Amino acid sequence: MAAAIDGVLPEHLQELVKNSKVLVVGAGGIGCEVLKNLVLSGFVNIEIIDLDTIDLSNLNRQFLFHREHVGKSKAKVARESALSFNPDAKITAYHDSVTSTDYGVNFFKKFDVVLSALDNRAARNHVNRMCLNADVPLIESGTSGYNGQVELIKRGLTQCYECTPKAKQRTFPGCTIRNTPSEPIHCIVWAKHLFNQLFGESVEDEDISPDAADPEAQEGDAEGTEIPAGDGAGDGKEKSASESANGNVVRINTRQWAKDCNYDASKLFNKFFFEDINYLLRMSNLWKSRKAPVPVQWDTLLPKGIPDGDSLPEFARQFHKVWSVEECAQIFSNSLRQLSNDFLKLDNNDSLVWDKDDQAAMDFVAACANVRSHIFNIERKSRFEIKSMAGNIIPAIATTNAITAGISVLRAFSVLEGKFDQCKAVYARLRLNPRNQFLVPDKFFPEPNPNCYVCASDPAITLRIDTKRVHIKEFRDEVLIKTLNMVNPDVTLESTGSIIISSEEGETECNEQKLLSDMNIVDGVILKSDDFFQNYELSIIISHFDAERDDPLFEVIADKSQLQPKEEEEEKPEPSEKLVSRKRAANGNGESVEKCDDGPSTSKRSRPTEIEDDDDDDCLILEDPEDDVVEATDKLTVESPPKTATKRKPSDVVESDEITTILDSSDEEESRPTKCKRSRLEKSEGTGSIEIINID
Ligand SMILES: Nc1ncnc2c1ncn2[C@@H]1O[C@H](COP(=O)(O)OP(=O)(O)OP(=O)(O)O)[C@@H](O)[C@H]1O
Ligand SMILES: [Zn+2]
Repeated sequence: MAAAIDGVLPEHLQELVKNSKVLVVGAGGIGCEVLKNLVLSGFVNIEIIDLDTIDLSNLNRQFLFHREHVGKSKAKVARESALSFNPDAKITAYHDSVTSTDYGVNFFKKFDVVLSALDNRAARNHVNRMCLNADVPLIESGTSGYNGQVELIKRGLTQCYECTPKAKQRTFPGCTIRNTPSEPIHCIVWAKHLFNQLFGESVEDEDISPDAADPEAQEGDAEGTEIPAGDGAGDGKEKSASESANGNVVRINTRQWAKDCNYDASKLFNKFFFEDINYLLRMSNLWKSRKAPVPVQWDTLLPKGIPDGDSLPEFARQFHKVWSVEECAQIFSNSLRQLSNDFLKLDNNDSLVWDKDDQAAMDFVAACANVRSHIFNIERKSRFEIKSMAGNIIPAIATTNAITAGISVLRAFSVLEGKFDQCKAVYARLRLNPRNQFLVPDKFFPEPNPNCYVCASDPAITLRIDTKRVHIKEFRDEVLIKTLNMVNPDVTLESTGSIIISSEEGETECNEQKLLSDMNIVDGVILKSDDFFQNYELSIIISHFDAERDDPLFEVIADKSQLQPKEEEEEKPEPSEKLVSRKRAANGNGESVEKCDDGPSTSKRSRPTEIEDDDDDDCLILEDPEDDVVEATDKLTVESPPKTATKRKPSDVVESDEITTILDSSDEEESRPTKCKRSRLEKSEGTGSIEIINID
């Protein structure tokens, strides 16, 4: 406990540290380092929360964990390991999600400072709200590869985490994924969707079947090739016609069909890689200006079948090798067997969750993505490369985590001393600036956003929404919970006070399937939404629009002046205040995926695919204003943040305190300015060559 030794910290700080109570949220890469630093600095009252268990791939950088801890609670093991540095510390560990209602505002009020070390936006948003409500200073941190950042969030003094809009996730149109992939990532997304369709939580938007409603396939088809919507791929029109003749089309979903086939690798393989591709070929328009796909058939590929035996072939563990298509077919068969066994052991409504660290799940996606790439004449990738793309991995660098955690704890010292002016955001950079600095603090605290829908005094948003197509349930789940990050919202009509959504079970279920317009939620109506748990109230001003095919069904707009007539909207650049939009089905009626009796359907309307954002380190470092801001390292979840985003200038103030001094950049470094703003990390130079150092 170095810092408890007199003279290491000033006496008054030593006392403050000893008597304070701190919460660490997240016991991953940064969280472990933060906990270790806190204990070694003399903090004795610490609580730590993490919902996860230790994975083998964490061990290369989460040094409180060792091989024997794999599978155990991160928070609990972190506690045990940290106690070995100071057995007298009082560390309470929670193996739980910080968003659980057990950790309300009163829980947060216990702490003098909260240090968050999370990896996703939803949890960060939630902790932000709890700390604002409890009026506890929050030290928010994040890393991505060689970039890191730490910032203080304090009610009334700084911006909150939600003051600035976050970059949108990178989306791919549904037809690109289902019909016309042109990059490895399109095939990887498709393969992940296939996994979900067979074994995971089934999402309608993620249907992998060819999309007969693709406008490009329909328009101006001189040959007049008819693509029967809803036809089973590969079984052709005959089958469909005979079914139509007796008017008794039996439709089943892909999952059921695969189960009925007993997960026969050859049948599934032929379905996805031969019959469906042949079906796509019949959409001749698609192939007028692109190279047509070449279907592959199981028997042609593996005339001798799969070698007997359960053991994996040697190449299956060669993660850097680019497997041949034949090898992919073998891996497909092996992983399919493993996954179907696991799936069939589950209870009826349970499903598997895709995880990049699950061998069979990763093998399945790598094999399927590569076979599809081969079919579409796209470069195949090694399992290792596919894992990094599919898992949205940004290379995690232990030293960046350590530096970031170090700064977090230095900031905690300043907070305890009440020296908030010394807590401006700090950015760790990949390259030294001209003054040989790679830790660059902000010059000032950016003003809280007066339109912030979280920390403004009377938060309000305008919600542009198709009230004739969005149901109350979708409004609650997609808008209030997923987009606005509420946990358990209540909603009333402002004018009448009538309850639309109640957080009490059983009170408003009868409304769920109604359209907003059925409940008189139409243009101009104001809704009052309230999350008791987050102590958060929000006015929602409804602005109705008729969504066209492939339009997002809703859009949250922080500033009403952003609403423009349709024609103008097309001209103007993406406004920064458009916070989030989720694309939804054109028909939006929530119908389940329908299939023909001996093969899944081939016809789905085109929908965009949003790459999951499950591990999003929300950091952004903007480079020169002239530079295009590009997406996070090799992470696939974000688009360029809007150019209109506020940029901050680097500070030229050298902070005075000995302990917390982080030498600053200066304005003289015009050649390499560091204009910073929270949100996402840019693509760093050189990161393309970074090895992902996760242990497989
Ligand atoms: N809602 C939440 N409540 C509590 N802990 C959370 C919550 N969301 C995320 N976390 C934790 O935050 C930590 C973030 O750490 P980190 O970014 O190093 O992720 P990781 O899962 O350990 O690593 P990787 O994603 O690279 O495999 C994780 O341990 C994760 O379990
Ligand atoms: Zn705010």
